[in-house]
Amino acid sequence: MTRAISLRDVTKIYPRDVVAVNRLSLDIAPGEFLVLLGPSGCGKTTVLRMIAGLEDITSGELLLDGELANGIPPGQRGLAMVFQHYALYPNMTGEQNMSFPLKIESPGRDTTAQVRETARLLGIEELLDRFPAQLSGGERQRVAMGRAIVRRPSAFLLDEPLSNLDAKLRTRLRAEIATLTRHLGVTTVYVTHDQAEAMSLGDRVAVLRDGVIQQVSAAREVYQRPENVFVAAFVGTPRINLLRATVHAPLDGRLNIDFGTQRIQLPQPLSPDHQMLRVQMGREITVGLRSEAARIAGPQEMRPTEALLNGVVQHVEFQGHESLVHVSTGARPARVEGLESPRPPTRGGSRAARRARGANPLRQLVGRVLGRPAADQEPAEPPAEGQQHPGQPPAPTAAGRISDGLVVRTGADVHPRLGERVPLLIDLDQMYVFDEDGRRICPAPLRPDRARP
Ligand SMILES: Nc1ncnc2c1ncn2[C@@H]1O[C@H](COP(=O)(O)OP(=O)(O)OP(=O)(O)O)[C@@H](O)[C@H]1O
Repeated sequence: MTRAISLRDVTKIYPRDVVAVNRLSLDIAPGEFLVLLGPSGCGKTTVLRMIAGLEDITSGELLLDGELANGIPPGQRGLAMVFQHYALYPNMTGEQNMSFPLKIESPGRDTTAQVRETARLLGIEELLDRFPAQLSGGERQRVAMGRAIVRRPSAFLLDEPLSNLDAKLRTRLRAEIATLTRHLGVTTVYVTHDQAEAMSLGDRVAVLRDGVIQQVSAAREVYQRPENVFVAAFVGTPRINLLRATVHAPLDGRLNIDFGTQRIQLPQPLSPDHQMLRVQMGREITVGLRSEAARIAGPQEMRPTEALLNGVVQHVEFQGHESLVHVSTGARPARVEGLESPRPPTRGGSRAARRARGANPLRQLVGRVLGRPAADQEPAEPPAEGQQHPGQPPAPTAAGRISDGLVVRTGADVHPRLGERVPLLIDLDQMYVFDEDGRRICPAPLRPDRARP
């Protein structure tokens, strides 16, 4: 059995007026794999706990298969939740841990066959006799999954189940989870703050910010058609380049986008999307360029849909199969609020905030080298990624990159020198423009016929 889960206008307010979830509406179809994605503290776990019945809903409705479920006790919802921490009973073997929920349901029942069948499905038969202390992290999480699915729940609620595992194991286990839940055909809600994980897992991804849904779409759509600047910035590695600019539309000249020190002219006749920019004339906009939207090449190679900028090579990240070249263009980077939680910490704050507060020797070292305060001494409002304090060297980005300009993806065979001035060809078909409120205006919204391949 699998079920539909709907949230209608759901709000959760914790004590001290912490609004964790704000008028959230979401319909999850039976058998769907939906990922809840967002920065730390945006309310993902709260949504999951409200679905599970572990947290009261302040206002709004939760429907399970169309039936109002706000008041149904957790044990009667037929849902299984798997947490980041494995939460296995240390004094029970794998088999005993897995059979525990069945024994609670019907004491005295012989659970051997059901547990063995579930273990076979997960490939963990040989772990059944071991105690949690005799299992690796990945094995423990498999047993925890086994315990969740042994009852054949009608939906899985997974709260960052892989975040305690190393990168390699995470990749393998997430493929296993995707295969397993599809095989079982069970509705799955999967919480993560890892956008790469979200992109690779879900049928659909719901992006959350400060308790408010920003976009719910297929992963590809979230990447290619971000509805606002927050989604554009949160999804994608390396992070999208966001530059502040203004639109100029002289009566006797061509529409152009002014980055302060450089301009790009838009090709004539204007495309329907670029025509939309006329209404922004004189206003500040944010231009979004993913690293694949620009290439290092001279004007002689320019295609009709490209425009020319130039800049100075600041830094090159060699990645084996490609390089990421950081090019300073003189444009001002745009700041995006809330990429990491700006909320005042309560309950010890969010997990990432708690992690960040712990002394991190690497960040402290970076801080010392760059003459900036270490993470645990940072001011309350650190500059956003790509932003720089005046007169200071480029700030390290969340991924540890150093950049105040455009990050451009190149083939590994391109070897620009540090300090070299290079021409950049900007693919205008891959250029996003966001208005002052951060809404995407270009490519124009609601034009699915123009989706990129
Ligand atoms: N029991 C609680 N009492 C008060 N505030 C809470 C409680 N639980 C969560 N919060 C607050 O609600 C907000 C959302 O928390 P939640 O744990 O849902 O976020 P999250 O997106 O899952 O974060 P993380 O990825 O760090 O776990 C945060 O500001 C958090 O501090």
